[in-house]
Parts: sequence; structure tokens; C-alpha cells
Amino acid sequence: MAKQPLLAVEDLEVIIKRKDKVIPIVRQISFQIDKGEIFGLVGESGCGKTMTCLSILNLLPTGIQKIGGRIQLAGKNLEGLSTAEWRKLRGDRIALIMQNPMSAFDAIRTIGDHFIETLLAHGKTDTKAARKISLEYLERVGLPDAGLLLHQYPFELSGGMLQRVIIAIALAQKPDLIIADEPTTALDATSQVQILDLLAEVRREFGTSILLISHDLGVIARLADSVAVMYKGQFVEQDSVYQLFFNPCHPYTQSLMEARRSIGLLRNRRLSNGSSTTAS
Ligand SMILES: Nc1ncnc2c1ncn2[C@@H]1O[C@H](COP(=O)(O)OP(=O)(O)OP(=O)(O)O)[C@@H](O)[C@H]1O
Repeated sequence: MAKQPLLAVEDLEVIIKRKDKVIPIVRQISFQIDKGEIFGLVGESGCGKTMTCLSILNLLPTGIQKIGGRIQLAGKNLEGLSTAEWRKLRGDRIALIMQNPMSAFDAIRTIGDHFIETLLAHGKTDTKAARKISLEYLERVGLPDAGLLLHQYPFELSGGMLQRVIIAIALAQKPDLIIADEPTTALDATSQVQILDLLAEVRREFGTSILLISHDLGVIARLADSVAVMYKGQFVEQDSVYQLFFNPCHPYTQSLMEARRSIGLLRNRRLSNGSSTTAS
């Protein structure tokens, strides 16, 4: 019997409805993610990556609609779930990590308030036990002084630290799948590498599957097992990362690789000129 994937997306179609017209933004895409697999989705800005994730979570904005396709989690069709079932699924089974970590927090509530309330909302435990779990997971994602952190406000933390807090909150709910939508784009170079390493560790330690979205092939190459290249709402290429990097077939994939190579060459030139920060 064929192995059942954790997530199966089949012929997903999403449109925007404007007064007199319908604009397709995701066109019949299909992919599967196995347990413990990191699946990369790469493509230029506006090609439909975020709308693909939001379709999976049933969180499409007003005016944008899923009009076709089937989404299954561990063999269960997600069509027709009630609001309460969706709320339980988000967080408990699928966690979302967004691009700008600050936007995920309420500025006037402490990290502890966010963490503990999320755990209580998902019916895990009482306040004392939730606090203990918060401390444990903040430490597990490499944040020092977890006790102090619980009393701090989001603005007192760096973007990299906030992204770690989000990952800790997600992990504490032991999701099967993490959807990470450009998780490092808003961070400085050092934090970017640390967050990518942390996601790799999460997969190793917890066996969590990850849908990793990025416009940067370098990020995908570092982490993903397989990858789909999205262009204007369609998948133009889909393969193992190894195959795709060594044998890019589609012209758009080739142009992404070329752009990446040029950035690498420029960076090397700057380094050999003794400057790593300013363009020559
Ligand atoms: N709230 C919205 N209302 C109307 N159209 C939207 C909305 N959000 C996105 N779109 C449109 O949907 C299309 C797909 O957008 P999407 O955000 O999925 O792209 P993306 O690949 O994630 O881009 P980026 O890498 O810049 O985040 C784009 O044409 C975009 O303009």
C-alpha cells in the first residue's frame, strides 16, 4: 500500500473576485508533504505562495476564494470543517509562522501572556502548567533567561528573538505541520541563518513536517528536501531539491538560479575587495 502523505493538495484553484472580473491567482497546483519532510515553495513576489498557504488554513482574505481542489491532512478531507474544528486544527495540527514576527504580537501584552493564553485556548492545561511548558519551550528554541522573557513586551525583543518565540509557541502545541511563510525575510543575516538552523533542528528532533515558503532559492537549498517553483499562480517545476538545483529545466527556474549566482558573485567580489556591506 502506498504511504499516506501528511498533507496532500490536489488541483488547488484560487481566484480574486473584482466587481466585473475574476482573476485566477492559484491555478490547479498539486503537491504532497510526507511526515518529517521539508517542502520548499519558491517564486517571485505576487506569484501566489501566501494564498496557497492561506488556502490550506482556510484563512483567505475577503474577496479571495478557493474555487477548486482538495486538501487532505493525514488522509482527512479538510472541506466542510466547522469554525470550531478549524480553530482547533490551526495551532494544534498546523502552525503558521509569518514573515514579520512583530505583527503576530499585541504590543501591550507580555510574551508570557501570549504564550500562556495560546496554550489555554487550545485546552491544554491550567495556568501553572502552561507557564512551565512556556519556560521549557523558550529554552528549547535557544532563548536564554526564559523566566525574564515571559515578563517582557514584544518591543523589548529583537526580530530574531520574536521569531524564536513564535516557533516555541508553535512547537509547544506539537503540530504535525509548520507552514513557514518567508520566516527569515524580515531578519538580519545572522538571525536568518539561526532561524533556518532552528527549523532544521525542529524537524530532526520533533519529526515535524514543514512547508517552507521563500523567494530565495538559497533558503530553500539550505533546508528543503523537495521543492516546487511557482510562477504566475502555477507550478512550473517540482522535484527533489538535488535534482532541481543540478538540472533546472524550466526557463523561470534557470533565471532564478542565474539571479542567485549573480548575487553570490557580487558578494564574493565585495568580500575580496575587503568590504562586506557596501556595493562597489
Ligand atoms: N488581500 C488581498 N486582496 C486582493 N488581492 C490580494 C490580496 N493579497 C494578495 N493579493 C493578490 O494575490 C496574488 C498572490 O499574492 P500572494 O500574496 O499569494 O503572493 P506571494 O507569492 O506570497 O508574494 P510575496 O512573496 O510578495 O508575499 C497577487 O497578485 C496579489 O496582488
